[in-house]
Amino acid sequence: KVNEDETARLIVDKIPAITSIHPDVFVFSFTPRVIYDDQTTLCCLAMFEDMGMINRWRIQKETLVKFVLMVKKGYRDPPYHNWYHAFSVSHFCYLLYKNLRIDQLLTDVELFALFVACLCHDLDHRGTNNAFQVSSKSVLAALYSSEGSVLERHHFAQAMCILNTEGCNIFENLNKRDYEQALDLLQEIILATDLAHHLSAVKDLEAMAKEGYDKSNPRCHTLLTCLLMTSCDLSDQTKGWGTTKKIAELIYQEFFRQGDLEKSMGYRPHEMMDREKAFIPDLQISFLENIAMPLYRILGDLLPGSECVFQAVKANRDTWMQVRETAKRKPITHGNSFDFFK
Ligand SMILES: Cc1nc2ccc(C(=O)N[C@]34C[C@H]5C[C@H](C[C@H](C5)C3)C4)cc2n2c(-c3ccccc3Cl)nnc12
Ligand SMILES: [Mg+2]
Ligand SMILES: [Zn+2]
Repeated sequence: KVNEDETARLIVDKIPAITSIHPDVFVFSFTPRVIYDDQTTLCCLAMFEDMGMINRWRIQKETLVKFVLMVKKGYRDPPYHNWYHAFSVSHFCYLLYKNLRIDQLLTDVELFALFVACLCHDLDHRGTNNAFQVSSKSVLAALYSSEGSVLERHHFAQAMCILNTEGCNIFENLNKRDYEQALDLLQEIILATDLAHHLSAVKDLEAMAKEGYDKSNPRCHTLLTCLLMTSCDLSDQTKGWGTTKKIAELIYQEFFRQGDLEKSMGYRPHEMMDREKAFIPDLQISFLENIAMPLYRILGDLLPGSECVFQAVKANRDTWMQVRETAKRKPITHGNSFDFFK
């Protein structure tokens, strides 16, 4: 049950100006993880308000409060894939709106669906990846493995459960056409958070970046919303080194717990999940060079003014290279990959 008096207070109190939560809340270098947990719900309300979504979609205040609280409660507490991840992903979407005016490239429904997808995209994540669902024969694999993107289908199903909960449907005042489009977009955008799906779209994304965005082409809209969603999902990498380092600690805590589980089940884990084999600087340099940097380079090509985001990711890759040289000279004792985080 969601805490009654927190709900009551959020419903009664006026939504504050977002700068009252933090004066730097709309600069790219701002790290949303500095906002206290009990302020994150209020900040979500302020972001919906500041983007004009409450009026545009005639969302009842009480409905919005209940929706955000249900979403927050819908996250478990693994090291990385928890509410704070969803909140920070959603904040980056807000930054894209405030700084890069993506409302001029996307329709209102696409923008609304994108922000709601950011909040919901990892609902009920267990801290294990798609491959583990299949190898462990999880309930989610039984439900979704024939279609692929097992976790992402579950995250979308959870979002639908919340929207179908009494008093939580923030789409209730949309007309029939917008309502159906919002749900279709929500599914498409959440499924796009499967990195394997993103990797299969990179060629098309690069072609679009080369030819230029054509606002009259529905394919461009689909590619851009998926690109923006993945940009939000990886946005911890666009902040300073302190965030990159902290996030790596959390992600590999999650990965190594999965690797330990796989070993106990008699499987040999992927190197990046094996605490005895993983060399985190190498793995992170590879992730940044092969996945993150190409992604933010395309974003920079498509959205003028976002080059600074790519530069921040590149700077973090460069720092990992320095860390790698230092760590290579000092052998990691008792195979503990976290030594160099000290
Ligand atoms: C910092 C950082 N490092 C990360 C290192 C590795 C991977 C990762 O899944 N790699 C791949 C590598 C190939 C091709 C596909 C499918 C599998 C095989 C596994 C992807 C993700 C990483 N990641 C994420 C992230 C984003 C979306 C979903 C889950 C996560 Cl964890 N967010 N931040 C990070
Ligand atoms: Mg995910
Ligand atoms: Zn995510």
